[in-house]
Parts: sequence; C-alpha cells; structure tokens
Amino acid sequence: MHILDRIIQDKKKEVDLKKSIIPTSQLEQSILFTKPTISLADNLRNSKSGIIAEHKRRSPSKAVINQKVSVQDVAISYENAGVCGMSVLTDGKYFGGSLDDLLLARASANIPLLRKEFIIDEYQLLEAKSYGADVILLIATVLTRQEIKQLSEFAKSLQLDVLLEVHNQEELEKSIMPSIDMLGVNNRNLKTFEVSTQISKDLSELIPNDFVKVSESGISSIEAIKDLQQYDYQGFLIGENFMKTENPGESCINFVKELEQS
Ligand SMILES: O=P(O)(O)OC[C@@H](O)[C@@H](O)c1c[nH]c2ccccc12
Repeated sequence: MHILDRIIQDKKKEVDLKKSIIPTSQLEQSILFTKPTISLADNLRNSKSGIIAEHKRRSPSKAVINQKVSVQDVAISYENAGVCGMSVLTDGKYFGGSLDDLLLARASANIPLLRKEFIIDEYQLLEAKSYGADVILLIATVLTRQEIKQLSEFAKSLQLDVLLEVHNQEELEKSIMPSIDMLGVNNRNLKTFEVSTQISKDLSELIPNDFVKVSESGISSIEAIKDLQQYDYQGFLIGENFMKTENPGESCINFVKELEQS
C-alpha cells in the first residue's frame, strides 16, 4: 500500500478513537474557540515577502529534520522574522507533531497559524479551532469534491481560512469553489516525493485570480521565490530549509531580510 493511503487509513482510526473519548462539546469549551482568527489570505495579499514558515520535526521523505528545537522558540522567531503565517504539523505518527505543538505556538506568537494535518473529518476542524488555528489545509488528492465542499464550508463557518492543496490540473479543476481562500500547489508529489517548482509554474495560469496562490515545498532560495512571483504566487510555504538548520528561527529571519532587500 502506498504511504499516503496508509496515512489516511491511520488517520481515520485516530479520529474515530478521539471522537469516542473527547466529545465535540468539550472542544467547543476551549477559550480559543471563540477567539477571533487572523486571516492568512489577507496577510499574504498585503505582503511583499509572503513567507509561511513551517515547524516540522520529521517526515516520511526525510526521517529526521530537527528534534532539538522547541516549538515555542521557533514560533517566536518566525514571528520576529515578519512571516505572514506559521504552519504547524500536528500529525504524530509520520511527522512527529501534535496538537500541543499548535497550542504552544498559539501561546507564543500572534500570527496566523495553519494546522498542517490530513483533514478528513469535521471533528478535526473543531480541534483545529479549539487549539488555536486560524487556517486549515485540505489536500485534494485524498478528498472528493463533495468532501472538499463540506469541510471547507464548515471551516468557513468557524471563521477559519482554507488552503486547498493540489498537485495537478485534475485536482485543481475538481477543487475550485467559493469556500476556498488560497490555492496551494505542492511542488512535492506526495506519491513519489519528487520535488520541482515547475508544477507551480505550469498550474499558475489555471488558478482563477480570486484565489491567493501559494507555492509549497522544496523552496530554498530567494531566486526560486523571485521566479515564482513572476507566475503570480503570493505565498511560499517553507519547512525543511529552515528546520534542517540548528536555529530555524534565525535562518528564517536572515532569509526574510535578504528577500525584502532583494
Ligand atoms: O519542507 P518543505 O519542502 O519546505 O515543505 C513544506 C510543506 O510544503 C510540506 O511540509 C507539506 C506540503 N503539503 C503537505 C501535506 C502534508 C504534510 C506536509 C506537507
């Protein structure tokens, strides 16, 4: 079985277990549940650099990225760097993240936070909201159009921004709907792990202008961003390039500075 199918299969079991233990009424009691959210899409529209910096300890494509830094320190320095938002991996089994990481990032920084997760159920959106997320990710390749519609509309009803991730034209065409705020093109093929920003360039003209365009994964240079800006990208999701260094926050600060001066 392919890794992505395995992740989704595990996720379904995980969500069912959690549902049987923590009722949604309890999630709704979090004081974060009623806290107004901050829009990542608005931040990206008004930004010159457009960086969304990610906290990622490990991944299926790279066993260890960084197990040493604290998510609080990373969140504080990402905010100091002036990024538009922070992405926090919350999947435990494959990425070494947790909802507690999201909560600690929330307590440490006042910037839009993306819950980076394999979302398959509305329950996970209630979790996202109650642990302090502002934005959620939906991955087109693992969802039907009907599921994308249902999940994105539910997210909007919770005032969460929606980033929809695609990797090809078919996924893009299936996903275009008004309840999506941002369209992310993943430069990494989740099935083969191959990375190329060419896919962002190829899909760019097929994305209607009312969506903020985000290019995700495999971005490690100022030149790559300059290049993608020519194709109307306003957001750039960067994980490994920062997280693989000893001090991800400092790497991010230097990167944003260089980008703003370029
Ligand atoms: O570390 P990178 O190559 O800069 O990539 C970041 C981010 O795009 C990547 O982590 C990601 C994109 N889509 C995902 C979906 C699930 C898990 C992870 C991801």
